[in-house]
Amino acid sequence: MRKFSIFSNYLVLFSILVGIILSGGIGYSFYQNETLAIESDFRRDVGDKAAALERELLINLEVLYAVKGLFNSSDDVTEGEFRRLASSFLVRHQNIQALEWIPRVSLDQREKYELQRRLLHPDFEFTEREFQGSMIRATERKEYFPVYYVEPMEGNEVAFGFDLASNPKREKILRKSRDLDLSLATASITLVQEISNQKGFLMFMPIYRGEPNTLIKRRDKLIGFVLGVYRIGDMFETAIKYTGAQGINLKLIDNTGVSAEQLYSNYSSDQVLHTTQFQLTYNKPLSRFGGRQWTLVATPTLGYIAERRSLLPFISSVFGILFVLLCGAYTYAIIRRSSLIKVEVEERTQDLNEAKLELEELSHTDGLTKIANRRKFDEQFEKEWQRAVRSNTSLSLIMIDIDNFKQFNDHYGHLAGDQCLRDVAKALKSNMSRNTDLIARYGGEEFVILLPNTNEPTLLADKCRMNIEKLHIPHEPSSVSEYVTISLGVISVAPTQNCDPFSFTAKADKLLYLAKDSGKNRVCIDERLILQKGDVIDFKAPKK
Ligand SMILES: Nc1nc2c(ncn2[C@@H]2O[C@H](COP(=O)(O)OP(=O)(O)OP(=O)(O)O)[C@@H](O)[C@H]2O)c(=O)[nH]1
Repeated sequence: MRKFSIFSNYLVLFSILVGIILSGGIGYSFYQNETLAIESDFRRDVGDKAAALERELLINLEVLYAVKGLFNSSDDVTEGEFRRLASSFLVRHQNIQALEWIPRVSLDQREKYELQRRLLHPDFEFTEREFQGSMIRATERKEYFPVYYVEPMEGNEVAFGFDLASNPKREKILRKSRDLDLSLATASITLVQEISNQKGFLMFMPIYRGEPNTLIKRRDKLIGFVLGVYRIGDMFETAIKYTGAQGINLKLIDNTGVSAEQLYSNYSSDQVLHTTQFQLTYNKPLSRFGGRQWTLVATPTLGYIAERRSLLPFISSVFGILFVLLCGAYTYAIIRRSSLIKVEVEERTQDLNEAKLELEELSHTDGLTKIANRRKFDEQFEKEWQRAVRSNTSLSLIMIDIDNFKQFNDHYGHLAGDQCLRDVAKALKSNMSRNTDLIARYGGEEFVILLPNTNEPTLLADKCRMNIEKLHIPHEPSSVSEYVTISLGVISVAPTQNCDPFSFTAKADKLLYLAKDSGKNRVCIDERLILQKGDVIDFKAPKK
């Protein structure tokens, strides 16, 4: 029972543990699914921002095409025409810092070009940067690519007249643009004239006479380049300003060269450590632009993640665990209650058994003398009879009756009679030494002693008789003795199947009455005791 209860408790505990682990697992799985959904949302948001940036780049590139159109439509575009067109675009495209016209000028044409610009700008000349960094008059070379028109002039005075062919990097990109008939962008440059010191890039668009379709023709027909100076930061901010998702840290990286270069970032590096989720960092390459490969590196902030997290994983785990605990507690209560009921039932069954035994004992006990009663004797006699038959052993019976008991009652009263019966019963019982022997009150003032497998029942009978007399219970009216005496009939048998137990007790009774008739205070026996098995011998002569 106790073992079962411990096993049940462990089973409940185990089930609770499994339930808690499962609830945690369900919560974790919700969390994982949510993370995947957030990741997918995040990539889509970054994709939107990348598309917006690509769109912004293309819109700004269109400006160069418009300026190119001007030079294609006329062989002699004046500074005024250029400035009018350029300034109208610059008003609408704030991300363009400057628009420039870079003509191709041979050494022979240099003077003519310089003179022409000096009409309006007296100090104009083709310049280049010397080693120390200061601007000097451009040295002689076969071909010049000077900044000839620039809009706005304000802030770009240093660039005005600067020969791009004097800078090897610029010259290289110019030649490549010319040869491929491609708009090409430079690597990032620092726009020193900008307050924010933001980075920018130059975009060159080649302009030819006619429509040359071979490399040689392109080299021959090149007139010059339209140049745009773009502010990367402004362009970036304009592009992503109207995209929905907030809370994403973005970096624009130029991966064109061997080493990556950061062009722009919308956050400072010291704020990133505690606020971002690095494991979700996503690199989104943009379409190639001006021969350059830019990549948008995006990392979500904690705020971005928190906005998209729900309480579902937490709630499902907590409710799951609470549910499991409640079920466990309920099951434990039921098991405990049932075990308590079982204990109670067992206790009550034990009490009932004890009460039953007590009742049985009572139903087999004589109320007055507290020795076995007639019912007990009848049951015991039947059992011992059967046993004697089976084991082929003897069974003896002593029938006892108090002499002249009516007179005792009449003389001393019924209460004294009762006490006499108790004393006699006690004295008779004291003669019994074996557990298998039984003394019972047979009825009224009659007693019976059942002796299984006893050799000398007569000796015991006579001992009983003497012991009662020795009690010296006064019996004045008795005609036999001055004390209470008893008469006894003794009979023995080794019963067989054919023997009749009722005739056996009847004969014992008969022997008792023969003892009475012979003068009382004596034992009557059958002198031929147990001569033959299965034979009950009739009384022949009383004996004192
Ligand atoms: N006090 C008392 N008397 C009882 C009880 N049972 C039977 N008796 C009395 O025992 C007496 C038996 O009387 P009888 O059957 O005439 O026998 P007797 O007087 O003993 O005469 P003999 O048997 O010939 O010696 C009756 O008076 C019963 O009332 C009992 O429980 N208590």
